[in-house]
Amino acid sequence: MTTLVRPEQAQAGLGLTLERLSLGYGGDLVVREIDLEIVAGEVLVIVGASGSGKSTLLRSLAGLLPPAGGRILAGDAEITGTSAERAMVFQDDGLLPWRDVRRNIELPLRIRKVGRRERAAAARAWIERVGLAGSEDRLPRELSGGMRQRVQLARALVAAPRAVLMDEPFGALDAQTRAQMQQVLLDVLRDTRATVVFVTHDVDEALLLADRVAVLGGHGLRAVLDVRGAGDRAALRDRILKEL
Ligand SMILES: Nc1ncnc2c1ncn2[C@@H]1O[C@H](COP(=O)(O)OP(=O)(O)OP(=O)(O)O)[C@@H](O)[C@H]1O
Repeated sequence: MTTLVRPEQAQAGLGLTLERLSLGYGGDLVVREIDLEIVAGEVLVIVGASGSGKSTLLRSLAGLLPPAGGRILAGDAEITGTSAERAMVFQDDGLLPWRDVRRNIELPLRIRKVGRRERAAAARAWIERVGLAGSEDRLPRELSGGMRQRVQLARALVAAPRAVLMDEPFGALDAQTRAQMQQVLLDVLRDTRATVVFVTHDVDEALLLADRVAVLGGHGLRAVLDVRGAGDRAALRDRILKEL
């Protein structure tokens, strides 16, 4: 298997298909019979009130929560567990505290047994790409929240996943750092062809990042709205707020 690891060597995005998907915990359904086609290479942002099931849906896309009904396809294959093709980014960073920036970013490649030189070259490229040059030898506790999210982003993308699942990754950041990170993400996504599913509470963040916005609520999808094609952003924003 060839591992494509440089920022410019992105793999084609993964289409994700939700078919009559029901999700829940111990018999209580959070979402019921959702149908949704997430197009390869798009940025789909999921918004919804607290408790509407955004994280639950993302966990099922990651393969961490089996459906209570229906199924999810990744390409043509049903999702039955986690896969390196689908990388997850959380709000809490989950970095290994005893490993420096470079070694945290190299981790997915080490797991895949990519050779030392190739790992180092890929990590270097990503450290540069997310604006962490000069901080590669620092430990997570020596970084700001925004820097830790940069490390997470690089770590998620270094092994060229075909889908990236992001659960409120900037939710804990102050407004200025959050705006910076949104820009970093937009810049990085320009070079990748990965499909992105991004969960947020923030409608403005959704409108900035999304190709489409899916509004979750009432155990289902209230609306799926095209952002890129929409002429009137203010009207779209009002529509989303009304659906929430
Ligand atoms: N591990 C779990 N066990 C039982 N119930 C859970 C579990 N995780 C979530 N739930 C319940 O499922 C529902 C949806 O939770 P989920 O975290 O997916 O919502 P959310 O839209 O992501 O919320 P928030 O915006 O507050 O993060 C909630 O009622 C929650 O209490």
